[in-house]
Amino acid sequence: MLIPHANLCPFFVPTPSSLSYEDCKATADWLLTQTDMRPTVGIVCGSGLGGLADLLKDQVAFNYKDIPNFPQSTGHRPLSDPEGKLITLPMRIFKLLGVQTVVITNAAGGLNQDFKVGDIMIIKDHINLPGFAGNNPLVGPNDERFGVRFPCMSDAYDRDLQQLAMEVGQELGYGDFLKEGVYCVLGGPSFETIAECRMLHLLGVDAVGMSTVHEVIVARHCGMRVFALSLITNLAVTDYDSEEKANHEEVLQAGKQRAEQMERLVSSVALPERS
Ligand SMILES: O=P(O)(O)O[C@H]1O[C@H](CO)[C@@H](O)[C@H]1O
Ligand code: HPA
Repeated sequence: MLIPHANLCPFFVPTPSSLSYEDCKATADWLLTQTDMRPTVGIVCGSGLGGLADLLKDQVAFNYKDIPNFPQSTGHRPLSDPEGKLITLPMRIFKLLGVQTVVITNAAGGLNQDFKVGDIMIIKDHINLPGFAGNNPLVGPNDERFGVRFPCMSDAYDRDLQQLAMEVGQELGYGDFLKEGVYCVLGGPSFETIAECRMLHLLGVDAVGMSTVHEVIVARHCGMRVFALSLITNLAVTDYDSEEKANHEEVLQAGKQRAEQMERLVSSVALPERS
């Protein structure tokens, strides 16, 4: 199953009713009545990377508005918007549909000085910076039917899939632009200041974005394997003499230029029978 992703909306407190097992089960059961397909891989498409959907044969598509309880994808929401609490709901629905592996792609700003625009970074770990201030999608009552109260995150990104992606990437001739690194999520929607970029660089962050991490936490909480890629769409500005200014058009443009290779890598790792 493949969906576009929503962005992180900080400072929400999930309530039992908004993310309840029963709500998720009702949605998953509804989807299962609409198709005979039984997905084992869930793919979340980042900004400018929706073309992944075209790779799928025998598609069955649903409008979000037709799926019971499903959050609408409207991009960034303001910090105070209570609807933001629903961004991770699709992970739990994936789980209840039988999905075992979640693949997440995103666009991100490069902080690693060796990165170039167009590099694809295999995410090996993340920093949930908003989490330091209590913004974690698992805040609130825990339903053990999804997972434990205190899930481990030291193995958040599946190492076998990372290794496979490196090998497949080499075979596909991606050696020059396939990297690995640490992704840091910020709340957005504003891009970072120069001082913030410098701080993130000092912290060992390789790429910065505004998504993915909450989905990863919820996916791992309920026991799915996670593989994630960042497309480096711009280089984060760390120099006060630089004239560069991050903007979303540039992000989408870079996405288009590398989308095909990104899609091929995802399909070779997650859907090998289709590539
Ligand atoms: O949506 P993803 O792919 O993460 O893309 C990134 O690009 C957008 C900013 O241009 C933000 O949404 C940021 O998170
Ligand atoms: N910062 C945050 N999010 C992003 C960036 C960035 O530079 N590029 C793409 N998404």
